Amino acid sequence: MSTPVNLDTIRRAPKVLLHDHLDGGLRPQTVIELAQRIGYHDLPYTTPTELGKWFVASADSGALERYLETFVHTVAVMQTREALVRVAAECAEDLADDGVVYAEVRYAPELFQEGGLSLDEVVQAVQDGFRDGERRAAEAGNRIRVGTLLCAMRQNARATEIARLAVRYRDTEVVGFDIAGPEAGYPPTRNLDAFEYLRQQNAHFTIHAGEAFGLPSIWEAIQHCGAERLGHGVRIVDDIAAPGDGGPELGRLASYIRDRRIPLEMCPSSNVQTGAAESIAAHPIGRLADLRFRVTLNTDNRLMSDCTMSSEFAELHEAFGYGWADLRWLTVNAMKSAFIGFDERLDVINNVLKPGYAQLVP
Ligand SMILES: O=c1[nH]cnc2c1ncn2[C@@H]1O[C@H](CO)[C@@H](O)[C@H]1O
Ligand SMILES: [Zn+2]
Repeated sequence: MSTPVNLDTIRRAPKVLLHDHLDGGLRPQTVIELAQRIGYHDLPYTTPTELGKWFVASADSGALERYLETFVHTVAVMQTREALVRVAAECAEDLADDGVVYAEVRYAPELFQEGGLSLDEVVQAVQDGFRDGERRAAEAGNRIRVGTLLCAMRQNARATEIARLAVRYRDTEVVGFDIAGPEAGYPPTRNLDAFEYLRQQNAHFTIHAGEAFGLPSIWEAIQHCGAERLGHGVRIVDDIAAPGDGGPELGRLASYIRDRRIPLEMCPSSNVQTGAAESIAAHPIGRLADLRFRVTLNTDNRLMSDCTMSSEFAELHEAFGYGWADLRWLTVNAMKSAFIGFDERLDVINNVLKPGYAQLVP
């Protein structure tokens, strides 16, 4: 008898998460407590339930720019070492509690300097917090490893500085780099120096591309910048013909991405909120998975989407009838695409994922 697929059983399956924003995943209660501590009075609500609902409703805006406005409040309460340590520790605990065994969590250090912290102090605080959270999760019986990606914000001009920061901390679980923020008007090629530097350093990076903007952004990210993975990348469907259209199914860019096994960090709930997809059922993840792109499933912002890795998969189960073999495929895809070493990835696949799914997949 195979195990039924529901939120409870999905939570117990080992999962891997590659695209999750630290400042998009705070517990509502923590936002409130941190705001009280520093005398921040601009929160729209001060009870966790109402505040949580406010984040989701406001992020549900149909446009990336408006969605990003909700980060003003989370960023405002994360300006001290104490706050950063706490938020990172709770992030690791929450992910582990949801059955995530390996995660890459990202944030932009340049946003947390309003209280006078240096970039180095920001990174050290977050790394300390993740180590605390991993320890506390282990004590609760949940094993997790958290790697960090440092983001540069597309609208600022600090990408090379942040890339250097990422390389400086590469031996302390900072495993890569990303650019985030508004996509339209800020093509990834604005930051070519940073990507050139990272390639020279044999360092890893992904780029948010093809979320709010189309194919040119994806093409630049891959062919000019050299991104190893794509954050979202949903618009790659614009280079794929509808079934029955005649002609080649995949255009040259879509073929390249599939042939090279370039991982797509897909975040269905977030995309529905920003208008990048109409609904989960209409989300390109279904088509891209059928075509065997290297699809991975992610949360993006757990606070703004009121989601978890498990709830995201439950949505796919509802919309596409996905079962354990599909969850295993998405999970192994993600682990293959992680920015840690090959032997470490293999170790998780062979010793954590395979035994975990052996019990679930009939
Ligand atoms: O889906 C997204 N697309 C682009 N940028 C994003 C998305 N979600 C969050 N951020 C941005 O990334 C920063 C660092 O974590 C956040 O502060 C937010 O501005
Ligand atoms: Zn994102």
